[in-house]
Amino acid sequence: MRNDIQEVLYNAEQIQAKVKELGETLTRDFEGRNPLVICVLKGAFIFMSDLVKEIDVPLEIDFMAVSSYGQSTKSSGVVKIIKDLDVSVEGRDVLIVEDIIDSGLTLSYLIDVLERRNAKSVTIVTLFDKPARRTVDLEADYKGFTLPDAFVVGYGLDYAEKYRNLPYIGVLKPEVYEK
Ligand SMILES: O=P(O)(O)OC[C@H]1O[C@H](OP(=O)(O)OP(=O)(O)O)[C@H](O)[C@@H]1O
Ligand code: HPA
Ligand SMILES: [Mg+2]
Repeated sequence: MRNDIQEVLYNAEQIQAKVKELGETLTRDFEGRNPLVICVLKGAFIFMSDLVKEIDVPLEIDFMAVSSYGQSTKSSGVVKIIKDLDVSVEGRDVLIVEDIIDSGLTLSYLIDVLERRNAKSVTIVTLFDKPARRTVDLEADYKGFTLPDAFVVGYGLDYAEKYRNLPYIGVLKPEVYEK
């Protein structure tokens, strides 16, 4: 799999250090609020499991699966809910955990859904941000790393469902998806 990676952007150690830092900040900011922490599947599953271990306040977790990329490196523009939450967000302080914000379509859709369901507050934490590709005006409240305009994989992020298990984040060689 390493042969398909053009360049490693952040290694496992750098990612762990950043996750710890984000956890410390969130611990401070969510003290006494019992947030509902929502993992946006599938991409955010590794970040979610590492992050919640670093947030030292009582919290609850739930999962939502949404998809818009499918087998492509470009968003289809249509965000589909594959699995909805198990619990109500009404009156809750919600923390959305995302792996990456790229076009911003996934999150703008999710924020809209959660606000319509009367969440008390919606806060976003993303590990990776690719601002160059934004098509909607959206900023995370907390972010880890800013990435260049390239298709990346690893640490939960896939191309056609592969590479999620890489412990680092790297740029996928274009010849892998241009074949
Ligand atoms: O800002 P955007 O352009 O919307 O891109 C970001 C979203 O795209 C990816 O999900 P994907 O649809 O690939 O589903 P997956 O998490 O199951 O891979 C990623 O995990 C984010 O959720
Ligand atoms: O660069 C990316 N890689 C993997 N999945 C993604 N979803 C949005 N952008 C990306
Ligand atoms: Mg994907």
